[in-house]
Amino acid sequence: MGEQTVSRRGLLGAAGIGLLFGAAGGAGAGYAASHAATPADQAASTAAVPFHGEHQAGIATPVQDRLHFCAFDVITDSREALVALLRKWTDAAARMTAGQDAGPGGAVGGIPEAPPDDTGEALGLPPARLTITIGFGPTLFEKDGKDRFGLRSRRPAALVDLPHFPGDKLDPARCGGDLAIQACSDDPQVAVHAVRNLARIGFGVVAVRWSQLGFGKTSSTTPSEQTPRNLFGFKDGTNNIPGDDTEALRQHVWVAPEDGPDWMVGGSYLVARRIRMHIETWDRAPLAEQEQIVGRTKGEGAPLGAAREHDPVDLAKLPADSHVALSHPGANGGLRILRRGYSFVDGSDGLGRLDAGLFFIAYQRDPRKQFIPLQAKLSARDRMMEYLQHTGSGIWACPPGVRPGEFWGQRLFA
Ligand SMILES: C=CC1=C(C)c2cc3[nH]c(cc4nc(cc5[nH]c(cc1n2)c(C)c5CCC(=O)O)C(CCC(=O)O)=C4C)c(C)c3C=C
Ligand SMILES: [Fe+2]
Repeated sequence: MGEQTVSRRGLLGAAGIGLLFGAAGGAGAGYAASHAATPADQAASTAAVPFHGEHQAGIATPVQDRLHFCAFDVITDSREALVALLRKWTDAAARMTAGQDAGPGGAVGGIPEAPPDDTGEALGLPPARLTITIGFGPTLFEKDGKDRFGLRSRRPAALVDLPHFPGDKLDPARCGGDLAIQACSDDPQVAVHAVRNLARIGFGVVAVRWSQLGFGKTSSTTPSEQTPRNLFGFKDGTNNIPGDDTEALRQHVWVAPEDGPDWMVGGSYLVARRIRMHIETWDRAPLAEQEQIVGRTKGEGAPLGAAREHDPVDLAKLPADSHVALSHPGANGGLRILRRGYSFVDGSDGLGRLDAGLFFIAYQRDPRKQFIPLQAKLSARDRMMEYLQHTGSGIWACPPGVRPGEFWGQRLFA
């Protein structure tokens, strides 16, 4: 029955394309007209991204449209139970990213007396480029001075606790987590289904600590595509690390053998920051001032003093306190990070303001040399900070990719 369910999702993939894009006939027609996707685009956005490989998918993978990010606490003291869960999660993730149900019994094919092996809301939906990426937080290695799972000595030196940055207004309920799951897909329902099923499988071993939905990717790792815009209305991701630039990825994103520890080689460090953007205040700032704050033009996304988006940045032509002047590699000894953030709007705050912003995600080889010094500089000097408030935060070590038969983080537990 599992196989039948698999083929049902596979067969419905083609129909799913019609469903996804056919919906444009209603309220979305204006969108469809202005963003007319080619048949190749449509096929690409329903396709499966390989789960197995040297690196975890979801880092250098071209950024999908939607995010469901979830931080978990491990609620057992048993190392065996944790390892058993990682095995189950790896199997389920491999299945779901291929467009299959989370478990072999399927959503409707199992015995009627037992809860189904899948929650069912992705039945009929294609894989939609789902990627599921896992990270291990500092508290998995040691919490309150306790070596909970015999992992203390295996904690990477680079997995530091993030320091306090000026202007941080972090909500503890949106910070940290022993484990993080980043699910990205071109279909929000597919991303939510993935996290929901991992949480269901983890019942009794993990509990959801906090989660974040994201839309409208705010960073592109595919320079050939149109650069997306953030909620300030500016192109975001122009000068990001392209997902196919293997040399830049090697230099700035993947942990190298000389970095160690062994179990992290080929992995990367994930820093997430929930950054509230005071968009109502921003919307009252004059266009010229907005451009001075960012350091790029709003329409074209060109560096100030240049004409086209991808023209080189001339730091001398940018205000010294602009975001780009402060974050450009040329002003930071060549420092680069891979940005993979999403916009969010989590309702309103009761004061007539939207609780909106950027769920900033960055991958890097060593946060001590990349995110931390950069954010220390931005939080102290970036004029954009006047419009921002960091409300959530976390850091996780994302192990390398898995080979068939292995489980996520297997080398950590070896
Ligand atoms: C610590 C790192 C960064 C944080 C936090 C951050 C927040 C943040 N950024 C924008 C909007 C833009 N950022 C842009 C470029 C850019 N940002 C960072 C780093 C952080 N941003 C870097 C390294 C860069 C690249 C700079 C360069 O090489 O020129 C841009 C310009 C377009 C682009 O290149 O992507 C925008 C716009 C917001 C709104 C924000 C917090 C909410
Ligand atoms: Fe930025």
